[in-house]
Order: sequence, then C-alpha cells, then structure tokens
Amino acid sequence: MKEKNWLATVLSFATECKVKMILSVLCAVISVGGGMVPYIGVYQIIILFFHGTQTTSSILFWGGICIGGYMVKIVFYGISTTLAHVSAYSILENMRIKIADKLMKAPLGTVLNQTVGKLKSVMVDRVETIELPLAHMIPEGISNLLLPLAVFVYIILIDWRMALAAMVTVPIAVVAYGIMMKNYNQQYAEYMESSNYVNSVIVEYVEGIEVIKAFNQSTSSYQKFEKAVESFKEFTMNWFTSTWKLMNFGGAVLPSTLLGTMPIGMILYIDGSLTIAELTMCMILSMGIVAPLTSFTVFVNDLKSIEYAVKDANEFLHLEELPDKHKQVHLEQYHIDIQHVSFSYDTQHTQNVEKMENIVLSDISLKLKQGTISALVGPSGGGKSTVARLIARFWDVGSGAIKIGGCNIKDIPLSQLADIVSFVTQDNFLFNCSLMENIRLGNPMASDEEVIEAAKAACCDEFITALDKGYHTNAGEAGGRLSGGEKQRIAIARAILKDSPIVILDEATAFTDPENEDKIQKSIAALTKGKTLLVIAHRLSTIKNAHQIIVMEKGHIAQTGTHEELLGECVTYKNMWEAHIGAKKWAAHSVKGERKQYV
Ligand SMILES: Nc1ncnc2c1ncn2[C@@H]1O[C@H](COP(=O)(O)OP(=O)(O)OP(=O)(O)O)[C@@H](O)[C@H]1O
Repeated sequence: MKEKNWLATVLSFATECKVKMILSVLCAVISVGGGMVPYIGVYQIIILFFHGTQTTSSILFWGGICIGGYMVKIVFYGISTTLAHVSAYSILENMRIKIADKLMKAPLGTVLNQTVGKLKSVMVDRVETIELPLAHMIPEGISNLLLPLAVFVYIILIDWRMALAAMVTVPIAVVAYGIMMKNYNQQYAEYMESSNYVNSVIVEYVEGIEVIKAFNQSTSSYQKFEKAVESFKEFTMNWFTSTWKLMNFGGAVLPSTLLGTMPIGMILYIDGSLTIAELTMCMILSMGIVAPLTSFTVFVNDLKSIEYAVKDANEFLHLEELPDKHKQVHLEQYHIDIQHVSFSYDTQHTQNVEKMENIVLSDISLKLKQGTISALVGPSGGGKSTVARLIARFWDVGSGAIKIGGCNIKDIPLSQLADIVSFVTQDNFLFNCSLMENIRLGNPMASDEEVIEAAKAACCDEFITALDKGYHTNAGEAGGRLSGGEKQRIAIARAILKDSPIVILDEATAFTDPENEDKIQKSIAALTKGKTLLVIAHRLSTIKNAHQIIVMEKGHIAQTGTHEELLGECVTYKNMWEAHIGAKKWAAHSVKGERKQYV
C-alpha cells in the first residue's frame, strides 16, 4: 500500500474536527483583518495632522477605530487559537486510538516483537510533538503570512515603488537562509537518527538496570549512556554553530526595511511624487512587514518535526492486520488438528514452502484429542513455542492449516478464539489494579466469590489473604513482594476463571521451585481438568504421564508416543530424560519430600 504523505495522514485524523479547523482558519483571517485596522486608523490620523485638520473628535474617532480593530484581532486570534488547540488534541487522540487499535488487530507476535521503549516513544512522545506546531500553525502561521501580505498590498496602494523598496532586504536574507538550509533535510534526518539513538540507549539503560547491577556493568553501561548523550549534544552544537552566523545575519537584515524605504522614500518625496504623510506611513508599515515573516521560518522546523513524527507513527498505523471473521462459529468439539503446517517468521506471507526463508516449522502434522494431555518437548529452538503460538493465532501459519473442532482457526473470529484458548506463559503480567481485578480479567462477569474460588483452586488464597489489603491489594504495590511462582499462580487463577476448553501452558512451570512446585502442580491440575491441554515443558517429570509426548527437533517432529514408548524408541527423548533425572537427583539432595506430577 502506498504511504500517504504526512499532511494527508494528519488530515485523515481530522475528519471530526474539520469544522473547527475551518472556523479556526476563518477566525485567524478575521484577526489579521482586525490587525490591519490600526494601521489604517494611524494613517488617517497622520493625514489629519499633516493637513492640519485634526480635531479631538476626529482623533477620538480614528483612535476608537484602531482600538476596535485591535480588539477584533485579539478576540478572533484567541478563538482561532482555542479551536486550533481543540483540533490538535482531537487529532492526537484519534492517532493514538488508531495506533492502539492497530496493535490489537495486528498479529500478536508482531506487536510482541516491538520494544516497549519504541512503542512508548511513538505513542506518547512522537505523537505529542505534533500538538504544539499543529495548534499554533493555523492562528500564528496564517497571521504571520497574511498580515505582511496585507500590509504589502496596502503599501502598494499608497505607492508601489515604496512597496518594492520595503522588500529590499528580502533577497539578501533569502540568500543567507538558502545557504543555511542547503543541507537542512539531511541534517534533520541525522538529527532524528541521533535523537532516536540517544532515546534507545536511555530506555535500554533504564529497562536493563537490574541486569546491569547484577552483572556489575554499571561503569561500562553508564559510559555507553554518557557517550550517547555526549555525542547527541555534540551533534546539535555542531549543527547550531554551523548555522548561527547565517541565521543571525538573516534575522538582523530581514527586518531592516528602512534600508530601502528611507532612501527611496526621500528621493520620491523630494521628487514630489510622495507626500510626507505617505512617506511616514510607508516607513511605519514597512517596519511591521517583515518581522512576522521571520517568525514564520520557525514553522519550517515545526513542519519537519510533524513530518518525522507522522513517519514514525505510520510504521504502526500501517501494521498489517490479521484477517478476522465476524460471524461466530458453532463448535461442538475442541480437538486440535495441525495439518502439514510450515512456518517462517521471516517470510510470513509466503504460502509456498519452497520460497520460505529460515523455516522454523516444516510440514508439522499433529492431532490433539479433546480432553487429553499432549506435551511438546525437545531441544531449545526446535519450534515448540512456535506451534503453541500458531494455535493461539499470534501469527498465521505459512502453509497448511490448524483446525479446532474441525474448523480452520482462520474462520473463527479472533475474539471467539481468544475465549476458546487459554495461553499461560512464564511472563505473568499483572496490571496496575487490585489482585481481585487482575484475576477477574479471566472472566469480567465473575463475582467476587467466583474470583476467590478460582484463587483458592490455584493455591493463591493463602498468600493473597496474608497481604494487608488482601484481594484489594494493588498489584503494583504487591508486585514487588510477589514471587515468580506466586505471580504464576495468579495467572493460573485467571485461566481457571476463564474456563476455556483448550489450555496451552508454555513453560508455565518455569518459575517452579521445589517449595512451591507442589502448589503449582495442584493449581495446574485444577485448571486443566477435562480440557484439551498442550504443555511445553523442559522438566520432563511433569509431563511423564501425558497421553502423547511429541519430540520436536529443528522444526520437525522427531517422534510421538507415550513416555515408555519414547524411552525405547527415541534417542533424543531418552537422552533428555536421563539428563533430567540426573538433574533431579542432584536437586533432591537439597530438598526432601515427594513431588507430584500434574499429569
Ligand atoms: N518472534 C520471533 N521472530 C523471529 N524468530 C523467532 C521468533 N521467535 C522464535 N524465533 C525463532 O524460531 C525458532 C524456534 O523458536 P521457538 O521459541 O519456537 O523454539 P522452542 O523449541 O520453543 O525453544 P525454547 O525451548 O528455547 O523455548 C528459533 O530459531 C527462534 O530463534
């Protein structure tokens, strides 16, 4: 899809506030008109004085006109600014909502591949940079452009030669600004690159502070941070010093319109073609003509910052959405059929296996019967998590199909699929609300009693009630005090409450330590009773009794069978089992007591 230019993108978010924007422009124009009135009034007063016909009433009259005009200027400028701000914030709001909406509709995997720092930077900071210029461009931009134009026309009406004389400094300033702006686009691009780099280093430094401290890397990490900040400062200083002479020269010369109007005006006056009133007025007007243009140059920078912010936002605005269906599917069975699935993260749109690059899954076929337990095991990087993610449709399969109850998951609406499948991983995110609400996320309609029931089943009740505010403890406050295993059990309680017919546990027992393993096993048993369960586990003892164990290696299924069958037939599994038992015996020296398996 061809990307829209930045202005079209911004305007596409302005549909709701179009009328306000038009009114803002109109008010800005009226304000400029009002701003012209004092000039006319002053001119009339000058004429009165030079003709010797001034009277108190005529001066008061024109003085009143000047004040009236000025009031119109101020009032309409205020209205224009207010409308422009309202419009700018509405554009910002629409943009953020659209990005959030895209993140919901894009393949989850694509979203998870983005760093939090980048998402935050685009949705909060970059989008915010649009507001200021957008809100000020209409009222100030129009005033700064139209007012000098109107004044220029007014001088032409008095004497066109004086109008040209007022412009004498413009070509000089244009040359100075032209030289200054010669490499502007390239410099701005480098500035943005440098700014993005320093941002990413700062985010990395803050996000990774735990690892930095744990590995005593504070000195080297701080140096990297310091270097990035330093080089950004150097870049901006160099850019500034390379332009400030020309910028100041242009800024000084441009408003010095008297350089032209004074000598030319004198000649014309001596010549008799200009009256003293006209000469005085032209000089006053010419002084006000160029200053607004100077401030207009600031908008060049602002326009660039909008262009870059929109460019960054576009990256998310154009994320490809997962095709979704809206008609609910009636499913009677919840068995899973994986049929000849091949997949590559790098070439997700290719259905032709031969054209796929870096294939992660190659022609995988599997049947997970309803109400049974299947376990995926195998060496790291073999593709186990990828299979699980494809069932939950984090991504779409490359070739082949995944069916639930005989229906291709592409034909099941994403929201229905999310209801059918519970996906529990080791990343157990807790939202910044009470633990009660965190568990209720599994089923927003659940009563407090049902939430507590689920928490009890997941063996959470004991540690939650021990907290000062119990279930009403904020997860943010509690987060620091909860162990990995406790957070895991909260995630399991959520899934219990959700009560979906298919449960996928991806390394969900990774945080299990000998002391709470028993509790986690119990909570998982409660979660998975009678469900179609797929478990990915490195701890083979926990999946020993699964109905089928699938050994995956390098994107292929090496062997499928029960624990006993695989021990006899599959070398990889046998080796893994022996390694696991060895590790377990070693661990058993430190922890006594029997451990249960959840299958
Ligand atoms: N988001 C991703 N983008 C690109 N490649 C990925 C992504 N996630 C995984 N991979 C790659 O896909 C391959 C399979 O990864 P996957 O996580 O499915 O393996 P796994 O068997 O679950 O490994 P582990 O047991 O270590 O979790 C690996 O080579 C991995 O580098």
